Amino acid sequence: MPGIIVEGLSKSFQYYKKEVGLASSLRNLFRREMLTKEAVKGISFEIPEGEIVGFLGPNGAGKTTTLKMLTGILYPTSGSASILGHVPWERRKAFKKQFAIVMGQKSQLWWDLPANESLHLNKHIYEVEDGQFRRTVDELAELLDVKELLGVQVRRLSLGERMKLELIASLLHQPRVLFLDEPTIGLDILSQRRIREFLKYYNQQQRTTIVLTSHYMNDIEDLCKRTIIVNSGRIVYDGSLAAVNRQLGQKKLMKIKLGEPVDPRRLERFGRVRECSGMEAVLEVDKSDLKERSKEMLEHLPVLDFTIEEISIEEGIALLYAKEAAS
Ligand SMILES: Nc1ncnc2c1ncn2[C@@H]1O[C@H](COP(=O)(O)OP(=O)(O)OP(=O)(O)O)[C@@H](O)[C@H]1O
Repeated sequence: MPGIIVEGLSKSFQYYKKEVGLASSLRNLFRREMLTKEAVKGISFEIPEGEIVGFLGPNGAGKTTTLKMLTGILYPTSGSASILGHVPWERRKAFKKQFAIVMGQKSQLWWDLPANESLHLNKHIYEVEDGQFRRTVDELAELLDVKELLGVQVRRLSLGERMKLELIASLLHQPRVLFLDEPTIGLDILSQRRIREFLKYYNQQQRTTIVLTSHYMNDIEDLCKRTIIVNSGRIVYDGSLAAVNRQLGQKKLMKIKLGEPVDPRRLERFGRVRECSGMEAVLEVDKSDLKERSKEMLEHLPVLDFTIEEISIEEGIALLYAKEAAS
């Protein structure tokens, strides 16, 4: 049975145009221009219970707006959504007990109090009975290795420690659907890995449906078999990450520093020339040709230095999007 059903969901924001300068501000007092931003444009998908789905997309693609609609924080402009049979924006108590949202950029813990206090507050809000509260806190604090930190004022915790406690606070009532908006943002690699391991374990144990947005490809690769990619408010891809990886992995970027200016035409035989400005150039090279091309380039060009880089997620997504649009 699908845990989440979304059909034709859209959200437009209306706001007034703000102009710079005193004269424009005064003019705005009398005549304000209304603008509309279509953040989400009729997206549809279904997620079966227990699945972990990655929600990927460049900045401003509409990920957070979608999550906000699915958790009832925002009303949609049109379309429908059902989370375990509930309409999120009706904000019924029964729905609130079924889901949780964790935002990496926003804290639900009281800053000046120890996390323990916030956990007790959530216990009351979600009407969690004493036994379940104790068992859940003990188990999760042990798993996340934060037992000693429950009594520490939240403002004194590191970002990674705080995120672990945020997760405990959001899982106290054992939600069946968990929305995570950039849960690992700003964390070091080790902390990111700990959070991912925890989420994987928790999903296997509890069969909680998880929708995760992240800019870190590792998060998505490690946790999600299925990825929904949004771009400019539309779904441009829904499927396994393997295809995205193939798209990203086939090519590499070669960034070259030259000892003297070179005609871009001389670079073309080594790969597709993306940029060439005086003494620097960026070439797109097939992964399979990389070794050969590097060797030839060092032999035939006045290369001072070069680096080989992966194509960024954003770009991979854009490439994929261009392919989808063309097919
Ligand atoms: N309250 C608002 N009023 C006007 N425009 C908004 C509002 N909230 C979001 N937007 C716009 O809607 C678009 C989608 O924003 P959203 O936050 O959903 O993107 P996102 O995919 O989560 O991006 P990011 O990865 O940067 O967090 C953006 O262009 C944003 O500026």
